[in-house]
Amino acid sequence: MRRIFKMVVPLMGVGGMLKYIILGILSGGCSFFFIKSVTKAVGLMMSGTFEAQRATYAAVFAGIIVLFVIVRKTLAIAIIRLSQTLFWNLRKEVLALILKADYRQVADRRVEVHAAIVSDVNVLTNASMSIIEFSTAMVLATASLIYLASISVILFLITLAVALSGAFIYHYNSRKNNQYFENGRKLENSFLESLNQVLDGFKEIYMEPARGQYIYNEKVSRVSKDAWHNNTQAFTGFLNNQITGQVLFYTLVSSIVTLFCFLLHIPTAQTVSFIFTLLYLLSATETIMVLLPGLMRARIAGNHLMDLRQELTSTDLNSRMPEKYMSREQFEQITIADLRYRYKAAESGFSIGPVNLEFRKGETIFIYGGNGSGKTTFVHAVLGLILPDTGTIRLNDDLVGHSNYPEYRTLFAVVFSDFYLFSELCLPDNFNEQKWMYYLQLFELEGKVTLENGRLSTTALSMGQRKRLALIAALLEEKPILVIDEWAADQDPYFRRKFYTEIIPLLKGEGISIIAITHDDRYYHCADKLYKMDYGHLLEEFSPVHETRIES
Ligand SMILES: Nc1ncnc2c1ncn2[C@@H]1O[C@H](COP(=O)(O)OP(=O)(O)OP(=O)(O)O)[C@@H](O)[C@H]1O
Repeated sequence: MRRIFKMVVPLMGVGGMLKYIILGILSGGCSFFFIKSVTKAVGLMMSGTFEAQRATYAAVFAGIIVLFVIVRKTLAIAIIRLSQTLFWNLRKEVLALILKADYRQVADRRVEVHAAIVSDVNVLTNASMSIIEFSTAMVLATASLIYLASISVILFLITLAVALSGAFIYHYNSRKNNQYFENGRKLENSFLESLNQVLDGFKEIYMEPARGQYIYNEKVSRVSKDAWHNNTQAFTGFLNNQITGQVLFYTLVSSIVTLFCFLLHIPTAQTVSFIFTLLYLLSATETIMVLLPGLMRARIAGNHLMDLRQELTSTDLNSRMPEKYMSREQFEQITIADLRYRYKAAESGFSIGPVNLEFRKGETIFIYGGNGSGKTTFVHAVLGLILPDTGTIRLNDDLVGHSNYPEYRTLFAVVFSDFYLFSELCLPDNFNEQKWMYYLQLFELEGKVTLENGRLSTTALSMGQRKRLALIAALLEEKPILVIDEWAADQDPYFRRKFYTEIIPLLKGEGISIIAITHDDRYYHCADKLYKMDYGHLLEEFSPVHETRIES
């Protein structure tokens, strides 16, 4: 619970929190004074002295009701606002954390992030809505207990003993119930993983329904069965607790009525007041019991959110906004020395390095190599997406390290092989429309797409066209270095030729340095330097003079 408070308090501030606590106490206090007044009135009726105080009591009841309405309404509105603030702030916070997190931290946690936003935030928000009822019931229960002590100490001690045994049974059982909820929450991740598979691979499933059937039968059905079992067990456990509590209370009330008040010679008026208050205590306890499962789930959801927050911020690699951008003129060279990177043991264990490379301004280098030889991994390390285990990267004369990675990454405009085409372009301040028109013509996309206020009119194009558009978007960023990963793989032979033989020289003319991963051996001669990635080792093939091949 402490972790949830840590999450909620900053949203409300300590002052806000105090206000809610006071309002909660007032709300519980109103209920308690109402009970106390009714009990007293009944006592007076029994002693035949109520008539004289009827008007006073009417005024007291009216006062309590008015106060109750004001307090409850204020508290309800405050809680509705709080839960909405909690809901949106938590969602925003998860997104903000992702935007700041290290690349690998997020790449490895897609499902957890999804579960946090669609499940944990909702569970927490729903639980926060029940805070009023819970706190009111807690105040009422505590006040009723104190009042019971003032009516009869001995009956109070008996009640306390019963309440404590109930609390002990509850505590004993709830560990098991919470474990069931915890299992249910873990299964939520598996469910979302299947959901993502179905949505991402829907085309393939549509073509081969057996694939969908497999996911449904073997994964979704199994997960839903397990989750059903775990959640049902947990709720049943809480229900059993609730029934046990009720049975204890009913037994207590019956024992007081039929046994203790006679054995202990307690006056009838006191017994009546005691039982009245006890019944209110029972209703407060029931409310607490009903709300507890939701609060327990909220605790688990809160823990998951806190864990995710911790994981996303656990390294000092987390990002910040770059403070400055390097221009094409300022970029001189990148020098990579003895760079090594190994995917961690739990993954493939594949490693690259030691890699040495000097990449100078205006150069175009091509990297080729067999599938899985490490080209993309190496380029990711050059881009600063993954950080080398050992070795150095220097930009001009400066060592690239944790302190300047955000600035370093801004050197590159990238079209990944699994690129994502954003409909909003990231345009520099000096963006000029002519440039867009020029590239549109160069990449033969006129009439296909327009740009309005930095937004593309459409991204619904063919794969080859989308790749051309992604490259235009990258070029418009005006970065010193363009990095492309198998960009031409989806282009037709005509455009592939145009790309290597016309467009690349034009881009070089604009002062753009280029790193390209490519399998197009017909055009290797278009590079200034050609490298082969061979099982994690980068070998230079020719430099700088090379043969010229003509496409047959
Ligand atoms: N996210 C990852 N986690 C663990 N291992 C990975 C990961 N990505 C790649 N690998 C491993 O690294 C090796 C190199 O992958 P990489 O993507 O760099 O190859 P590539 O040369 O770009 O291949 P391709 O030409 O097929 O794109 C792979 O054989 C794989 O075993």
